Amino acid sequence: MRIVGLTGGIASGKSTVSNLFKSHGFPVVDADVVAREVLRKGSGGWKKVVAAFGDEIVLEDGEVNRPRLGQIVFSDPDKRQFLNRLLAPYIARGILWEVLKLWVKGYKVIVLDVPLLFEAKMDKFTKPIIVVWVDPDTQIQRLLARDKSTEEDARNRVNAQMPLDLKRGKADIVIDNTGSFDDLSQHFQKVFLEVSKPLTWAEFWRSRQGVFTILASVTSGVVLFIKAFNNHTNTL
Ligand SMILES: CC(C)(COP(=O)(O)OP(=O)(O)OC[C@H]1O[C@@H](n2cnc3c(N)ncnc32)[C@H](O)[C@@H]1O)[C@@H](O)C(=O)NCCC(=O)NCCS
Ligand SMILES: Nc1ncnc2c1ncn2[C@@H]1O[C@H](COP(=O)(O)OP(=O)(O)OP(=O)(O)O)[C@@H](O)[C@H]1O
Repeated sequence: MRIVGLTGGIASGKSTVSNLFKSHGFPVVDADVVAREVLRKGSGGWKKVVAAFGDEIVLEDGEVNRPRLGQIVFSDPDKRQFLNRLLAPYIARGILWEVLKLWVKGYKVIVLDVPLLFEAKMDKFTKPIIVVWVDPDTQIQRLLARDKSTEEDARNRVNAQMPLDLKRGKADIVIDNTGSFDDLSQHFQKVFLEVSKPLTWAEFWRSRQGVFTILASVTSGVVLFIKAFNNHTNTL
């Protein structure tokens, strides 16, 4: 199995590239979707965050007021790191669970779309690592156009992440998304061919996917054994 890491900066085009992967039949685990799930009313993440940030970030229906929490954490690095620490275990578990479900379904290539792949040190488990890059002006313009936020808000969000040029330096594959959608689509075709190739043994072990695969194999082996054993004893 190959776990491809897809990352970049906010509004650099990760979801757009994710959609291209999906339209080519590759499943994508989206960390933003997982992060939303772990903050749903009543979940473990929700309880921790509401206890820590108080009623100020809760809507009338009990859900978290995401724009309000965003304003708080993106303008205060300490509060953001605090929120990250609260949610990180839930997000990591959610991502692992989604990967396992796809692995059990027999998918050979899974794409992990994680904005904070390097920051959360999840890059160790993915190969290759694709960074979707744009120049800073284009990034801000696209962010403003998409979120209709203020320029201050947009800059706070960009500054909350590892600089995109630093991420670019850590990539196996860089997708420069400064051009048009057509340019992106053409570049993607080349990346897709590259990613579809099986991993070499050396890449497999170096990316620690070997450890993950053995763990997943042992776990599913034990589950199958227990099921078979139960069926056997039921028929006696
Ligand atoms: C603060 C929250 C409630 C704001 O929600 P909102 O709906 O406005 O934004 P959304 O979740 O769609 O995120 C948009 C983008 O912001 C960036 N971002 C989100 N969280 C963070 C963070 N903690 N640090 C830096 N950038 C972040 C990502 O690029 C993401 O794609 C939300 O972002 C959140 O719960 N963040 C903490 C969880 C997390 O780390 N998510 C990233 C998944 S790895
Ligand atoms: N090549 C392009 N040309 C013009 N607009 C683009 C291009 N690529 C992406 N966009 C637009 O830029 C915005 C940001 O793209 P996208 O949502 O894919 O970024 P993202 O990296 O997933 O963002 P986030 O980190 O917030 O999840 C979207 O409105 C998208 O339609």
